[in-house]
Amino acid sequence: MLVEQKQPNMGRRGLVVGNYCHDVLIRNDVVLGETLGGAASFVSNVLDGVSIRCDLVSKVGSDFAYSVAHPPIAVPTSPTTLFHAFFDSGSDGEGACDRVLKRVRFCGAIEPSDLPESRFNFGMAVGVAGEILPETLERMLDICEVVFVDIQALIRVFDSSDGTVRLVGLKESGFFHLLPRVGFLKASAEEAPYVDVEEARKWCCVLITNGKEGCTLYWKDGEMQISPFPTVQIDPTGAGDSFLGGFVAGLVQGLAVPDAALLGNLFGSMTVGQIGLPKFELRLLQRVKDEVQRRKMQSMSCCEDSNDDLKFVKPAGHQQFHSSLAAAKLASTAPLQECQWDLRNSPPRAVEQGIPQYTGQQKLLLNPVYEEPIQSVEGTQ
Ligand SMILES: Nc1ncnc2c1ncn2[C@@H]1O[C@H](COP(=O)(O)OP(=O)(O)OP(=O)(O)O)[C@@H](O)[C@H]1O
Ligand SMILES: O[C@H]1[C@H](O)[C@@H](O)[C@H](O)[C@@H](O)[C@H]1O
Repeated sequence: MLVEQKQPNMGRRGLVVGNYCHDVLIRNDVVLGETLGGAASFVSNVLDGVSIRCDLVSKVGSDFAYSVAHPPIAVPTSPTTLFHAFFDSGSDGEGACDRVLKRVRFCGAIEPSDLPESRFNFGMAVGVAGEILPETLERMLDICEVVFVDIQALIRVFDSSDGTVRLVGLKESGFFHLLPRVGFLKASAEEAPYVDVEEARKWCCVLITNGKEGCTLYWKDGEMQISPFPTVQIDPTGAGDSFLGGFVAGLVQGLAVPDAALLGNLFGSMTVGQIGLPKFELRLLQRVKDEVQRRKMQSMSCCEDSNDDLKFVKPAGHQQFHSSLAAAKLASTAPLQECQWDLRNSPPRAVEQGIPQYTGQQKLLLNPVYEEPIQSVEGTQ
């Protein structure tokens, strides 16, 4: 049976599920930095930024190195999940390549009993290291009206000797039977072949993100390309997570799906312009909130006759909304985050792992992608 594919009328109470982790960024065998990671941290960073309240369920070990707005469950007997992300250059002839991820430590699964008893307007299943179990997702589907799933939570498997991340098809993942109850499924272009988009779109809305190209929405009887926001890419980590945070924030605030996807693209683009977890300037966030409110009022006044069906036509004024968000981003006074990192004070966890640590001053450009209009990285220092 096909689910009704409706524009969700979402309330504001959300549940985000996925472990925080430690990320070690490595280029050409040298550690460039260590940051707070995990999709839950990127997602909640966006939701907090636009003042959408959420409960967050995440597990870490007693070695967890960061202070966070949403305290995790501390597991005294486990280490915090740790990823090494390898950005070795040159694989595509232009200096850019996909990163190779290794799960070096794993904190453990989030069980259904770790979730709150209460009910939520929306849920986000955003695991990174296999911590979300089928029964955990099932429980989320029971207690949340709409559930957004990042496919990386479902299809990652980890090499038993060195933790290298591999992907398996959604059908083999143990989660496929839950698809008809999922509201939105997000995958990157790299993950898309493991989803079977043609099958998945019969059951839920599928969002495929494609880096600097923006994203595409697939619904049972339509698809739509959503424009990106040109950016100088410094570090691709967390772009997809921030995209999902922005998309959900748009829907929660009453935007139509294509407009919410623009907000996703905006937050994705702002994330790749910074290293690790992005800092959003307060003035920029306020302007984005104002633009969203304006857009919502405009859509309400021009679409009074619309029913709730998700329409695969861009709502009137969509392009103008893109321009307004782009202008808000450009007007931000925040400089591109410092690309020259003095990492001499970085924590020693990577050294423990036997990887030489970066000690000099050198530009940090992880998997860089240059786009026009180019703001010279030199010029930002
Ligand atoms: N270089 C870029 N320029 C502009 N926007 C970008 C760029 N890279 C990513 N984005 C935005 O962020 C979104 C998500 O990016 P991407 O498709 O790379 O996700 P991802 O591979 O899931 O990322 P990650 O796994 O690192 O979180 C894109 O759909 C786009 O809107
Ligand atoms: O912090 C990052 C980020 O959340 C990425 O989206 C995820 O793919 C990585 O595994 C994680 O280490």
